[in-house]
Amino acid sequence: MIKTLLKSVRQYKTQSLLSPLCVAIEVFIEMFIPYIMGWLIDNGIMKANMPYIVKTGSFLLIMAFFSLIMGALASYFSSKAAAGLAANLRQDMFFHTQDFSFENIDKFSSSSLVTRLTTDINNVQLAYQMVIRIAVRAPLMLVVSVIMAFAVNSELAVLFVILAPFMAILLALIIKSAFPYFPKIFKGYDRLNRTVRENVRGVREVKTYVHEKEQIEEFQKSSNYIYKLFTAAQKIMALNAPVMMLLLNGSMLLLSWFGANLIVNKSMQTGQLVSMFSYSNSVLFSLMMLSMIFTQLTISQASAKRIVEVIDEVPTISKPKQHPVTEFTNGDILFDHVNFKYEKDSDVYALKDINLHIHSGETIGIIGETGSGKSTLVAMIPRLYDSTGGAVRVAGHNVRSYDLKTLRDNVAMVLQKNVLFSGTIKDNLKWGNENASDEEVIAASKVAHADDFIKEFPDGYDTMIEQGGNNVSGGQKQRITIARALLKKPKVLILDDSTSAVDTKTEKEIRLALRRDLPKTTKIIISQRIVSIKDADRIIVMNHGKIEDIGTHDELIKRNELYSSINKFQEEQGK
Ligand SMILES: Nc1ncnc2c1ncn2[C@@H]1O[C@H](COP(=O)(O)OP(=O)(O)OP(=O)(O)O)[C@@H](O)[C@H]1O
Repeated sequence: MIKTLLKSVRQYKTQSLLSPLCVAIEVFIEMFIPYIMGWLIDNGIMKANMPYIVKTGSFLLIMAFFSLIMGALASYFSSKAAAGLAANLRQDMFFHTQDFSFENIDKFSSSSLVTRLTTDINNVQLAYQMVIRIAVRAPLMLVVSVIMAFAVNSELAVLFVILAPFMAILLALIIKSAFPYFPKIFKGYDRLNRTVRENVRGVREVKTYVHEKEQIEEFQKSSNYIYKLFTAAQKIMALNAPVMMLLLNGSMLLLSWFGANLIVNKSMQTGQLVSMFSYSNSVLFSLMMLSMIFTQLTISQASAKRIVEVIDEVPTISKPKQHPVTEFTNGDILFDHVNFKYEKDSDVYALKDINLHIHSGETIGIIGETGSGKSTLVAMIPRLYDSTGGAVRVAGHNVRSYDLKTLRDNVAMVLQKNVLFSGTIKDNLKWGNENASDEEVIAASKVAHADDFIKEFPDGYDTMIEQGGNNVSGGQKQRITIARALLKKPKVLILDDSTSAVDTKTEKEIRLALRRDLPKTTKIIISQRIVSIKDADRIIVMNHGKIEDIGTHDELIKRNELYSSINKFQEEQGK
């Protein structure tokens, strides 16, 4: 895990090394100060030796100044290195998720990915800053102050050595009992994120269904869950400070008692006892710092694990390692005994033994009940998912042998749930082809019957799209996404229920325009409405993951019970 995280340090290696170096110098100087202070008291103040006081005092001032500079430098280097590591991690994670297949994304869920990219990375940033500064400072300070204490008076210094292991054991016990809470807390964050995201995205549904109360309850549930777990963990963690203070104040008391005896017996001088108090404080501080580090590291360990899970996730779909096919000659598609299941370990197949040949330039309609596998079938073509059995071939090549960009540039898919991004309408359309000229953008919009309504907006093609496309209607959004797909000039165009919000007249015009303007493009249209597909060259009837029938509208009406019953029902409903 640590190895994976450290790979992201990259250009911040120098700062990551300079920070502990400055800390080490700072600690050594700092730890010499009480020792020299002892000399100042015993040889200067006690003997009223003014020149000695001035000389040693000036030396102490210079030391304190250097220690201060080293401390400031360490702080600067550590924060720069930690912020840099966080930026690199964020970038590595984000770039890696861009290679994720739908299967990878299904595994993590988008809200969990957001928590990992934000909260988890912040935790690791904090932990790294601690590791390269305080985690060096604390143990070094502990060791050096114990050594210096032995140099001052070994009899008294033994006290430090006896008490330290007790504290270490107590600390370990406290942290061990708090640790199990943290992975649960982060799962809670995922849930909270999901609730907030769904609420914001689905604000219209929430209002329409008057679901505000339920949403508030769901939010409170998630929020309280985190609160309870945090409180439980903090209750345990809070024991750290009092337990340590008790032990260390006890040791101060013992130090005073034994120190006073040694002074009375003339085995130690007053200045030396003052130094010992100082070292005892340093031991106290370093142990407190250690407990703080352990707390933060405990929290961050859970976060680091979640980050590494994403970075180490192997994309299930990647381009072929050797000689990928970079030419896409035509839209001929062959499904050869294709099987597919979403869960590798389950027995439930979303597609069962699909055999199908679609000729280049053909228009294919797909109909079937909800969940019959229509979307899954077409998702195999641009490799949104890879089949779990059999093969899908396009233009004679297995889809797995294509360079992914070539494949997806030539297979345009307008999804059921389409999203527009922040920016102008033109920016969104140019997702299809960033080099498209204004004329090409307008031509594609005309085919998708989007040009008319776009021109009616005061800013036309420069109209800003608000979050996800909330300021355009459902049907307008669908037409923009169709135009976006057309700009790719694809050899295969898949419309997955993507005209459901468009009125039937406009939809028919779009279909006619597609036929007229893209004669060579293979067009696959999934729809719940028979009117949307009845003039297709062939229609596929899907049923429970299987192709039940293929034929023209007239053929299917005559021979397919499911098709004719859907047709009859829709005619009665006037759809
Ligand atoms: N990401 C997924 N993870 C797990 N199962 C899924 C996933 N997507 C779809 N399924 C399941 O696979 C089956 C086929 O789904 P698919 O979306 O292909 O059906 P569909 O015919 O397109 O339905 P609809 O008309 O409602 O869009 C369904 O049982 C569905 O529950």
